[in-house]
Amino acid sequence: MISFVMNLFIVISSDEIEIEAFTDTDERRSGMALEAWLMDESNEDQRLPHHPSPKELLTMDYLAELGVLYWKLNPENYENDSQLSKIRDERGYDYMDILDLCPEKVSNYEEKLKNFFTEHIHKDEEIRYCLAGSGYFDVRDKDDRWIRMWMKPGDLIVLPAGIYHRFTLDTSNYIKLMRLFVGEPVWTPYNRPQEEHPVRKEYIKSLTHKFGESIQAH
Ligand SMILES: CSCCC(=O)C(=O)O
Ligand SMILES: [Fe+2]
Ligand code: NI
Repeated sequence: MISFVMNLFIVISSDEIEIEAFTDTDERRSGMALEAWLMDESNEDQRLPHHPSPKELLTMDYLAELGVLYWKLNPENYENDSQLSKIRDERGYDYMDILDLCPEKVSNYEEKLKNFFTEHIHKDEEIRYCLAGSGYFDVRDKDDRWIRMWMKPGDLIVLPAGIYHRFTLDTSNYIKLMRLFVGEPVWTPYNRPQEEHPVRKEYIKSLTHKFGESIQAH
């Protein structure tokens, strides 16, 4: 049964308090949402969660405002999944490969992990679908704070071109990711700072215009 009971949810960050309303049927309560939070500022191991205290999760709307897209799919069924096919068709993701991130299967494993955790942008979307294991994708929000997204099996995210981001394994030390792309893949990272990069400028413009307008129109 669908319930429309409203709850108040308080998101506390370092310099402001935002109060958001959500319903009992909110996706995060049924385990259908991605867990995401504002990272604390500590210099501890990157593979630790870096939850601020108290632990508060961000909404999918918060991520959507940054241009981050999210789907929850069935990872058991990725070879024959009509939902995945539909997303790929609609968004033109004709390229696909699978990255099994373990030292035995990846050349220059340590170096790759180090590069993944170096803040960067791309000229294109970064599309990742977690099939097994888990890990953290961090993106910068509008106030340049790190948002940590915990990817688990079934989580598919699209990071828009031009968003600053990085990736790290968590303490499980293993993730299997599907990588999708439109056409021939280009994985080139452009490390921060990239304020003059046209793709970065375009992204910033989309934040103030496209996403901003849709928020105002809501
Ligand atoms: C392991 S995929 C995530 C790392 C990344 O940002 C990239 O590949 O560009
Ligand atoms: Fe990247
Ligand atoms: Ni609404």
